[in-house]
Amino acid sequence: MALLEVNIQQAGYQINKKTISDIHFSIRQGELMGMIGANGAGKSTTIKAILDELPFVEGEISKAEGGKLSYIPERPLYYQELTLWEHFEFVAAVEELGEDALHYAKEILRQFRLSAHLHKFPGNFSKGMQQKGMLALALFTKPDLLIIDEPFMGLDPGSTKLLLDLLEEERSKGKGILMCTHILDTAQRMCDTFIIIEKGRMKAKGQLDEVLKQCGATDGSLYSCLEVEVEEDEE
Ligand SMILES: Nc1ncnc2c1ncn2[C@@H]1O[C@H](COP(=O)(O)OP(=O)(O)OP(=O)(O)O)[C@@H](O)[C@H]1O
Repeated sequence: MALLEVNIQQAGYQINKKTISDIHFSIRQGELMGMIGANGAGKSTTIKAILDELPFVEGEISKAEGGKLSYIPERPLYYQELTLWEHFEFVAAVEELGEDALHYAKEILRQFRLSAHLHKFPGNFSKGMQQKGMLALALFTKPDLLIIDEPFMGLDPGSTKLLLDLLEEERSKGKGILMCTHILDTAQRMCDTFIIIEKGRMKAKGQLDEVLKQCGATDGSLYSCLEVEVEEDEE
């Protein structure tokens, strides 16, 4: 059964003004889908439509009943007045997660090598540490479906490897993952399926060979699925 079913006819930031259109896909248990597209193609807008954060959506987006979704934004968002650990306590309270969850949180934070920073304010962390903190917070709620916008941004090689391993582990537990990324080599290696967005529309979707075929990419690389746009100089 699909964890997420997306059928967007059109959607955007103003009523009746479409930024994206004709985007249809679903994510099943244990599926890692890469969402690929140039800057401004409409990836984040698609995610906003899924998260019900757009004023205008025509179509239908449905989640599996009882399915828990966790979203990790491209830019980390923290409460200024809370330490990292207080963020975990806050989420645990809001989601009614209980004492066991806080043990699990400590384990994730240890894996991410953030244990020494529990009582510091994440707003002062380095970019990579902030990103890892967000990931740890998202995994902590044990979601069925993870939506991640540019997860590798700012991560050092060790943390990138850790994230790849963690995503693999989550996938093997049957989680569905939708990941937006510009790191195409990694996406190509690890994703089960892809959706290519171009100028607000879905250009291709499916497994790598299907997507490459739909894009007419003959060199076997996702890079050729993206149109290179040259911005004209203003006269
Ligand atoms: N809050 C907003 N209000 C109005 N238009 C927006 C808003 N955010 C994005 N857009 C527009 O929507 C279009 C798609 O942008 P979107 O952020 O979805 O692209 P993206 O594929 O996520 O790009 P990137 O790879 O740069 O993150 C762009 O033309 C952008 O200017």
